[in-house]
Amino acid sequence: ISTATTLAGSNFDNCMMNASGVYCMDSDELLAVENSKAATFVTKSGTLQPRKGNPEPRYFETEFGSINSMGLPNNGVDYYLDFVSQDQINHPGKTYFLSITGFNLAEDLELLQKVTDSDFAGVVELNLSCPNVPGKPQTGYDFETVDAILKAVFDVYHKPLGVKLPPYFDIIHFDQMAEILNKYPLSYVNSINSIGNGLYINDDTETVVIKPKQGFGGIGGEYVKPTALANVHAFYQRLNKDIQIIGTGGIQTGKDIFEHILCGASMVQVGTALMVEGPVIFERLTAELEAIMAEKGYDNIEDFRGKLNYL
Ligand SMILES: CC(C)(C)CCc1c(C(=O)O)[nH]c(=O)[nH]c1=O
Repeated sequence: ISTATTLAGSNFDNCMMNASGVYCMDSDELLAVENSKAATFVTKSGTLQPRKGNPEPRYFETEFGSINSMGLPNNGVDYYLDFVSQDQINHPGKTYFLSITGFNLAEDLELLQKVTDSDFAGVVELNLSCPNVPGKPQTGYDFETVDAILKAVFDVYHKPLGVKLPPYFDIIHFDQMAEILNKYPLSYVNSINSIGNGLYINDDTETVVIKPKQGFGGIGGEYVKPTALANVHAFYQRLNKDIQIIGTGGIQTGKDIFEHILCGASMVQVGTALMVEGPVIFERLTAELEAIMAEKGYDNIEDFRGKLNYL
């Protein structure tokens, strides 16, 4: 039995990695994922300059998941480019993911120029949940801007690149986004980012649990799995087959990974559960997924990927 996968033209020993933002802020965290059973890692979204992010508390674990309004704290894209370029030397032939986000199109292009000028040989993940001009929704919900960004990006960048998408909740939005995405030579789309602007309350103190944005923050964990599976499958149904899918959202067990793959995912990313359990989680997830595959008689993930049945 193998949980190996191929994504963005690279082969991976298995189909699991961290989600950007979790266990990927600095070299210690990235090495912890590297030395775990995860197939690879993605960095925290790097910006042109390092950022401190929002005041704490900015992350809170709830019974069924998490809420966060981190505010994009990161060491800056140069830090991650330096780290991965060195890591590539220590692990020849291994493919890593570098997440980036600009605050406008010019910044996105400047970030990509830095990647082009570096020794980075992996896959770029462009975070489209990034903020947009004030007064407009996040980029992923501004379809014309997504189109303009992808056109400009693929005019200048010609190596493997995928986009991290926020969740969509309307079938017409799946249709409209897929129509845009299908125009570009994307390696993959990664669905979903956290469900934006949720609210979690401490009833004893009658208070929110995170400081930024009056307690509003992105929701992750068990809460988001049905939305994550729907976004993975909706894009699997609509995207041309050379745009692969990374499934992110609500993964806690091998069963959750099995469901993401059944919906069409070629790789999965673990966020909240990795935050809770640490990188050792990848050993448990591997064993659980392999047990399910053995029980069902599947040798590899292609035996069941995307093969969700309808009634
Ligand atoms: C939400 C943004 C700060 C605009 C982007 C970074 C980000 C954050 C964050 O750094 O607050 N949290 C998430 O759950 N997803 C994200 O993509």
